Amino acid sequence: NGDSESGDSGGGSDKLAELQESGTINVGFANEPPYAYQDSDSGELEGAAIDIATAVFEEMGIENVEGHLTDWGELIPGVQAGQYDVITAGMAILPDRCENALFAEPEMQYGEGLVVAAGNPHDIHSYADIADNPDVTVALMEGTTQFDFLDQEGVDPSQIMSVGDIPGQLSAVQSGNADVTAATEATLRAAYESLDSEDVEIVEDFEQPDIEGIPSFGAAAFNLEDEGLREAYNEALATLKEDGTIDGILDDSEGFTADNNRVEVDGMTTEQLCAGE
Ligand SMILES: CC1=N[C@H](C(=O)O)[C@@H](O)CN1
Repeated sequence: NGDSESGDSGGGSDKLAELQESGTINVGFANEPPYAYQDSDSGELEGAAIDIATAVFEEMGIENVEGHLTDWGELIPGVQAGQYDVITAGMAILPDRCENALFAEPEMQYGEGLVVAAGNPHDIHSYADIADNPDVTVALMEGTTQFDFLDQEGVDPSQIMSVGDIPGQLSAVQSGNADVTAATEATLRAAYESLDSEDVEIVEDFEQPDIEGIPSFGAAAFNLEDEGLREAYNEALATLKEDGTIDGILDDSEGFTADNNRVEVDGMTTEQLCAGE
């Protein structure tokens, strides 16, 4: 609808002024290393999406980042309801999400992965292998891109078990309630390492599916009314892309490699991604 596009830039600017005045930005995230999480020992907000947002807001004159932990599936409803100002979770820009949140420009790109029981008893190496075996159950985190990806690959909805968070995905496989779990590769590597269990393994020869939405492009996402705030964020983000700050953050972040997480490589824009191009 045209209203939020054209009519609210004034409101967005007021919001920016308010935030600069208060010096605090409230960010919504789901616990998902290495994108955004709260360190269990220090209580600090960590992760590439948090670090990028922190640098961008600092560039905008907002120094204090306050985290609001929520389930992944509640992130967009939460920003719509005004529970926080922005989602900083490395959320993929998708056409249907663009109708419910205002995405800034891409900050990172990422691909997919799978975790199975040790020894890979069902011989699963791709999404297609899940579709080909109706006895296989796959655990997914509520609200994630993986529902759409598996659907595109022909996985039957009856094979899918929905869980609320990443630890739930791995424990579903560990306990045998699910045969496999799908998430971003970086997510699964981090979760696998922290689980430190011999019951499960990463599918090392997983092939990235050649379907719409892969690779994913992750970005900060604002309330639909905060157009001015998003524009200010994009401007500051562009400055930090140009001066190498964003590259430096991704280089320093565990789980992101120079090869596969450079948005400049593809030059995709949010406008294109929201239009499904
Ligand atoms: C960083 C991340 N991206 C995907 C998504 O955007 O739905 C999901 O895999 C959840 N986590």
